[in-house]
Amino acid sequence: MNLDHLRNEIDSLDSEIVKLLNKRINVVLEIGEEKKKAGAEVYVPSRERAVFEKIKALNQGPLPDEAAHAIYREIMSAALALETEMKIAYLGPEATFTHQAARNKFGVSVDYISTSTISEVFNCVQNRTADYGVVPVENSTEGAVTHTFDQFATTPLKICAEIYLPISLTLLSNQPSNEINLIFSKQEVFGQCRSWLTANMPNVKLSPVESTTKAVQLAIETPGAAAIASVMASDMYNVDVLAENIQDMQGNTTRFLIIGQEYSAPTGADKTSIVFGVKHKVGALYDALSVFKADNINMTKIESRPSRNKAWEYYFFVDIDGHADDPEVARALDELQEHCTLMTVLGSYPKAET
Ligand SMILES: O=C(O)C(=O)C[C@]1(C(=O)O)C=C[C@@H](O)C=C1
Repeated sequence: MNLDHLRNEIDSLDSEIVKLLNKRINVVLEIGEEKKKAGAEVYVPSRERAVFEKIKALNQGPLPDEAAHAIYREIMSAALALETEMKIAYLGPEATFTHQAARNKFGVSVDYISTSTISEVFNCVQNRTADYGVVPVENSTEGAVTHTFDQFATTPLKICAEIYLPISLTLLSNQPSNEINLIFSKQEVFGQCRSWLTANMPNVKLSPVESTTKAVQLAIETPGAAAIASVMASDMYNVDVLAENIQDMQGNTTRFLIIGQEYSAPTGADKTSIVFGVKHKVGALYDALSVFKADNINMTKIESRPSRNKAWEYYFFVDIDGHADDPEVARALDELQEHCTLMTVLGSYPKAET
């Protein structure tokens, strides 16, 4: 029978694939040994970027590029877990959007540590309970995650990668829509679907809680309650979806940062994040930022936060295109230093696709 013949062909291809995967893993283990000797980092975002790009270039289809990417994400996740007992701390609990971002970045083979606050993620990485941490930094609808910026003002840790995750919000409950009089979610999430809530749930009480997962747990145990969370939470907690894609802006996206002990190596398409303070005098910020124009460096973001040292003193968080080791960026950062009361490079890392 033709079907049997085709399945035999698949069986023999699978046996080749598994052999090749293990051959690859054996090379990875050798790389792991070399890195151990050199005291080098196991997770190498710049190399992962190169692997993903090479696979995309090699892939002639019909396998879709997204599928090839997902398969290689898991191949490299297994590699990371075999090279070391890799632990990733994230702002939890399980099924939060940060958990999803962490899984997209590191795959399913590594170990995850769920924390209840952003500062705990930083602490885990600083005291080396975790190798890397994942924190949200900015949402395209609601703006900055200020707790994360405030941690960066004082941490010795470095940003070593970034990830953009499309945020699709879902109304979840095991009770029918017309019986819902209370919705739990994160304050920022309510902000991301304000118009939908006004139009569809005008008289419902909104109750902010610390995470979307906590919101789902409360919705399950509270009569007349629903939660706004991710679809992943609906699967994980077995709650029905009452409405999907309720965010006001399609294209609602959150940017997450991966924090570790080291910068990433240059890839040719990088971003550098810095924090600085300037003297309280006329034109100080203008003078500081003009170094980027002078060196033809594109600035992709600026955020200001109270310094928390002195009232009405601010720190500026700036992202620029390029790597701190690129000569023009290095020159601009040297020049910037001269205008600042404080200046720290928070990290240089491969620029992610938005
Ligand atoms: O090239 C390395 O440094 C590896 O450890 C191998 C590998 C891979 O599987 O290709 C695994 C993990 C790293 O983050 C990057 C690449």
